[in-house]
Amino acid sequence: MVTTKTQTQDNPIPSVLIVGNYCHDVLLQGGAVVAETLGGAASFISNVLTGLSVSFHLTSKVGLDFNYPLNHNPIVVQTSKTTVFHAYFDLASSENAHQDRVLKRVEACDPIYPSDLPDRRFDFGMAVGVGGEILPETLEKMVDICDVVFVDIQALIRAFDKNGTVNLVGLKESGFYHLLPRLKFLKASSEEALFMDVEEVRKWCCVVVTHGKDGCQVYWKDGETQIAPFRANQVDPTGAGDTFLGGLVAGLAHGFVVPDAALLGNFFGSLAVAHIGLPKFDLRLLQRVKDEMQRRKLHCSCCLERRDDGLIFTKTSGHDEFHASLASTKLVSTCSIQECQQDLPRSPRTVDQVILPQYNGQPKLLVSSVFDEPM
Ligand SMILES: Nc1ncnc2c1ncn2[C@@H]1O[C@H](COP(=O)(O)OP(=O)(O)O)[C@@H](O)[C@H]1O
Ligand SMILES: O=P([O-])([O-])O[C@@H]1[C@@H](O)[C@H](O)[C@@H](O)[C@H](O)[C@@H]1O
Repeated sequence: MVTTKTQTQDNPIPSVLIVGNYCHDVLLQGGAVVAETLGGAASFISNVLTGLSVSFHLTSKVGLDFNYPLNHNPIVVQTSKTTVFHAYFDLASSENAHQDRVLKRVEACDPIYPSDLPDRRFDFGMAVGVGGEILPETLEKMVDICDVVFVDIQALIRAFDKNGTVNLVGLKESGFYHLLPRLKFLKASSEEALFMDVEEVRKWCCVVVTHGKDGCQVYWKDGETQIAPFRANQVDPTGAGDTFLGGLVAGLAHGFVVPDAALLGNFFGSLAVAHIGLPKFDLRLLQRVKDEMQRRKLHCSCCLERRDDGLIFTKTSGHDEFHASLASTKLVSTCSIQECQQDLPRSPRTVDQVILPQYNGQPKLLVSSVFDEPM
């Protein structure tokens, strides 16, 4: 268990604060809109935490035009529109083979200010902005009120040109660099990792680099480890990194060592890419995952010596078996595309016959029902 200052016997699951705006995502291909979905890292992450019974507080802003009913109500800003991203799946340049889409922010909701954050402490804080809404002073307040802070680098290094096209700036130039020693985890995709010096950053906080279908790599001060992927039938890469982070944090909240939590991240990332937009997880699948997590916890509870901060970075015995057991839970997943479209927008477009490129550049035809492939 990652034991933190505010954790008690009665409340063994850490309290989690998620900070980042919800958004409306519009997926385009060949000049046509192929889907409109709820987006924003906050939505993908809260989807996983809810699925794995980790409760959280969410600070997120939207405008009056926000299109989706949600359990965790965002702050509605009367004078601002909801953040909107257009994702162009056929504009990614051939020189930039690791880029699977070109993103444009076409509306930007208000930033999240320190005063928007709750006046209480949390065990875990997640800074997961998508449209530049997290300010350095907001992250500073997060590290003040949260014991362990996780950051998605996309919240820090995105810059938007006059058309709203997302460009990335070096982490050193981002205005957030001075806060790195106060973070515990920084997550980046392989494309984003090019904008930081992993060797330098890992001296301060754990760096997790995701590699699409190839899983992820975890770097800490004095070691690194590769975490194996799960196979998936990719139809839309949107939200894979966010859903990965949700799985990683849910795993740590449940007391897993870092490699097992990252495995859960890979598992949920592989579920996300098999759906367009926000996946609605099959309840039987979730139950089986929870059962496997319980079994893994029992296996690990007797054999671990934790660091002072409760984190263990090296793989423990049974890690590969945990991978195999998670992979086998996918055998029960039979949800259809229709079931997987949660909270459809008021005027949904058809999602049939959409082709969105895979991370490795191999296009995949979207069929009307999706079955994840077991390993
Ligand atoms: N095609 C895929 N097959 C299996 N797992 C995938 C695939 N694409 C992504 N994932 C999972 O999701 C994680 C995040 O995906 P990645 O593409 O690296 O991030 P991002 O969405 O931020 O670009 C990966 O580390 C992996 O675990
Ligand atoms: O695909 P991913 O990198 O994990 O995360 C995505 C963001 O990059 C994007 O800005 C947002 O519109 C999507 O809803 C999603 O949050």
